[in-house]
Amino acid sequence: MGFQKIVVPEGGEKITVNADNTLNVPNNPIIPYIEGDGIGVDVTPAMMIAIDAAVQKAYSGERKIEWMEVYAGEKATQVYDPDTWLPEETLEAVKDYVVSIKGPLTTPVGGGIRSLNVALRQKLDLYTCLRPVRWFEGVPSPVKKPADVDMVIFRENSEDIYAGIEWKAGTAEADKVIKFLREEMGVTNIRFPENCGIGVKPVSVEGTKRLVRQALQYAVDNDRESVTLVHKGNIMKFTEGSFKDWGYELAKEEFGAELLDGGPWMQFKNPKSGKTIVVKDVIADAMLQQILLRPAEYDVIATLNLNGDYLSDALAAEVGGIGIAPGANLADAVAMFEATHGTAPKYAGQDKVNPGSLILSAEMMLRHMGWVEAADLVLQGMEKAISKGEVTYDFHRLMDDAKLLKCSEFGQAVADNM
Ligand SMILES: NC(=O)C1=CN([C@@H]2O[C@H](COP(=O)(O)OP(=O)(O)OC[C@H]3O[C@@H](n4cnc5c(N)ncnc54)[C@H](OP(=O)(O)O)[C@@H]3O)[C@@H](O)[C@H]2O)C=CC1
Ligand SMILES: O=C(O)CCC(=O)C(=O)O
Ligand SMILES: [Mg+2]
Repeated sequence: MGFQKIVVPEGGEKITVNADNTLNVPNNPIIPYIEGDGIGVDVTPAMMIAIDAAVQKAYSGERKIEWMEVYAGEKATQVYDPDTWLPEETLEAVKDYVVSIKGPLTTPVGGGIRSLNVALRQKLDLYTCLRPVRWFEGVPSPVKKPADVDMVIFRENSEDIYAGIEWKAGTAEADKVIKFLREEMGVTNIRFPENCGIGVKPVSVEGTKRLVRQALQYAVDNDRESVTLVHKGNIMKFTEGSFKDWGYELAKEEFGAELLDGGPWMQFKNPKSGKTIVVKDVIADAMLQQILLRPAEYDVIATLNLNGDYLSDALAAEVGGIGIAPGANLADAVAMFEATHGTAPKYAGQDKVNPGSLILSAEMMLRHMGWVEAADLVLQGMEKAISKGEVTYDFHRLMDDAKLLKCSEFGQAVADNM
């Protein structure tokens, strides 16, 4: 494939996909990466230090990642032209090379471009946002028993109010939608119809079931105890409420789940381990309390886009903050790994922030590629560096007697502690 600006590394090879969506990973895979805006310039190189060291150590030079820079966000406007935020060839490369990783991208509030992060997920139909949240020994936490926090969030990534279907107050479009709702749909409860922004929240049976299927399958494959459907279905009955109903329906249809004590909770036997998996649901606001007071009772979580966004940062705070919260955006074949945090503009370019989030996202990427030995080394390096008190500012400010490291130094400390 000929690219305009992307330089394909010589000597690397493409990851390919089999009919059953398993991967063929060569020893020298080309991995596209988006550096990211803001602190992207800090965390992305630090991530590469740690990951290259883990791969080198695990496979003694037999395997190596060939990093290929692709562009999005502010850097794309410099490399291409001032109006190009998400070049078509970036989307092509991410699709074609199957597995990629990205730093954070800026989204202006209120106006300007819509989220490039959300656009990438939608354009590539990366419908699952997978965010595991667990505690590492030694990490400072505001809760008494952070080791009880061990949850895996499956956040629906393609629907909900994140679809971006909304119109600004006072525009002809907003007025047209409001007129339609009032005159043709019998809507009487738009409180101030004259000057009102309006948004649409699409939630479908297909979108829900493909997400819940992934969550239940993950629970089976990883021998987890429960899957909790998190929703605000008491208020938004036909979107969030239906998400819950369709989730239970899928558990019954595809996993053989049956009502537990008369329902609505369900349960089924894990066909791999024989253990029981409980499928339950919790209303979203109550869930934000539950994760603080009774975290041990929750395991795999399946939820809608906005709930998942809120839950990700709240849960991350319990185990050290978004500085070490990793994630992945997954389609059936294409996977794009990505930190939970944003561009933290006040720290951009200072070599200060915690690269742990992107390093752990890359750890998930290595595991996804089947390079488990290297992934295990990354975890080991991270755990040891933190337990020795070698940490960046975010942990340092909460720890006694820790050694303050720069972002790049933490990447190196992970490498040195493998
Ligand atoms: N997926 C993505 O690319 C995402 C992009 N964004 C975008 O990022 C921009 C900034 O968003 P904002 O709401 O400020 O959220 P950010 O996640 O960028 O930052 C919020 C705070 O979190 C802490 N933090 C974030 N990253 C790190 C890190 N690596 N190490 C240590 N601490 C960290 C800092 O806390 P403290 O001040 O306490 O030190 C920071 O001020 C916006 O444009 C937003 O749209 C937001 C989320 C995800
Ligand atoms: O796209 C953005 O700017 C924010 C996205 C976000 O907060 C997230 O994915 O967690
Ligand atoms: Mg978020």
